[in-house]
Amino acid sequence: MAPIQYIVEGGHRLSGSIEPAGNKNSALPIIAAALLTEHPVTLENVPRIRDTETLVELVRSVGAAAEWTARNTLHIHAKSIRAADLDPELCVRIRASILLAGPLLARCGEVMLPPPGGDVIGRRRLDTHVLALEQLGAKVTATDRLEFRCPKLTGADVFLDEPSVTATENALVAAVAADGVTHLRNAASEPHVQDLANFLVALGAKIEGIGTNTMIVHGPATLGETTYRIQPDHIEVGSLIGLAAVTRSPLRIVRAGVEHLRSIRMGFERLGIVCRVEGDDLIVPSNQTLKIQDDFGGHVPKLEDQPWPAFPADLMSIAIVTATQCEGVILMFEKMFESRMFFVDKLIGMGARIVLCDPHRAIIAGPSRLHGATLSSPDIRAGMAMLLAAVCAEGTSTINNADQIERGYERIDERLNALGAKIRRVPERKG
Ligand SMILES: CC(=O)N[C@H]1[C@@H](OP(=O)(O)OP(=O)(O)OC[C@H]2O[C@@H](n3ccc(=O)[nH]c3=O)[C@H](O)[C@@H]2O)O[C@H](CO)[C@@H](O)[C@@H]1O
Ligand SMILES: C=C(OP(=O)(O)O)C(=O)O
Repeated sequence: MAPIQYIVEGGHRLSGSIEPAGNKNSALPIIAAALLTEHPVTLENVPRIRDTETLVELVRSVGAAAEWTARNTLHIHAKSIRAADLDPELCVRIRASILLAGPLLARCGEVMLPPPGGDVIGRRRLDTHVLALEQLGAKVTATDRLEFRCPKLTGADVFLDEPSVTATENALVAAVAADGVTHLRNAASEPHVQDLANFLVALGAKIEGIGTNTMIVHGPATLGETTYRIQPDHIEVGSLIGLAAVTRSPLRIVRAGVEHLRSIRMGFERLGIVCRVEGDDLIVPSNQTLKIQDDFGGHVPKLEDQPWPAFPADLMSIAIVTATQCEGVILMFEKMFESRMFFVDKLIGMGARIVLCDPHRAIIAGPSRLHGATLSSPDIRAGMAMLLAAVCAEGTSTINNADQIERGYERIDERLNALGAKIRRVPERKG
């Protein structure tokens, strides 16, 4: 498939309503967890993006039937599955291939996983996955692939060495099938972890403490069939708040899932962007002060990411671009990934005033007028951040490697064009 390029004419005001897609990082573990039951599962509001399409191919490769019955509705029936050798080429395309470990181990007693892929945003350890599944009884061998074997998973008191999102998800799925009670401590509690837990409950699992850092799972569950709707993507909502702010546009984000937006709204408020809630819609008015809020005493403020419920790592790139359009100085501290901030050199090339202090910290002084440039998307979120920069810049920008953006955002060109953006999606031209 030819790589995709976006040609963006900047400087247009946007307006209107937009609905966020279903949460990519919910859909992925839920599609994988559908392998846990031999009964049919229907998933609604599944984002139709490259990552979900790839995982669907992997799910089919182990013998499950998986069919899109509408654009965003996926029917999966894992009546009988086999722990096939998974295709390394498919596994390396997505981080989420690691999410097959829990369900396949539970259903087949073994799984051989080639290395997962995903965004190249720093070192991405798998140690927490191994630690958790070992405590539930698995024997793990690591060669050029990870091999998990366990004829019978057994409940345990598991303390994760860090609240890893996907490791919590693997452990949760395995615990549902395990014999006895599992305590999952220092667990991640992101909205997508909650979504997975609620899906498992809909299947028949018994899980206490959903949304907290200790979940108690009473296994083994007798699982049935279910129809489940994936929750809205809070990271996409945050990206849209940034988009509205940098283009000074009024946007209504409908069915935004407002109960999960508290820390995100607080982060944007630090940049002088205040949103309003109406029912489950989030309104971003156009008359924002865009004035960075100093700490008490006039000290330079800081926006940092942390595990949920704090400001999410996946919104740091968006927040950085947004801050370039705000008045004042702020320190952005990306604690989790050490390569996520390197894209700021492209923003500097567009006219932004940013000092990259080290791989984790950048100081942004705004506002600055951005001008169009040729860019290349290194990962989903930096790519989306570049799209925001291009939409608010003077002149035309070209974003190469836009496939990366499309790993996470469904039909983003069409959906932003419907609001008044001018994005042309074309096959990438070399040179
Ligand atoms: C498919 C999927 O769901 N991907 C998400 C998932 O990836 P993933 O599950 O791979 O990310 P993890 O939660 O395991 O950890 C992310 C990174 O943060 C570090 N870390 C983690 C916890 C902590 O308290 N301190 C710390 O420094 C880890 O060492 C790792 O380098 O969660 C990440 C963190 O929200 C998101 O960026 C990814 O979009
Ligand atoms: C880092 C991300 O995804 P993945 O973990 O799938 O690479 C992301 O969604 O920003």
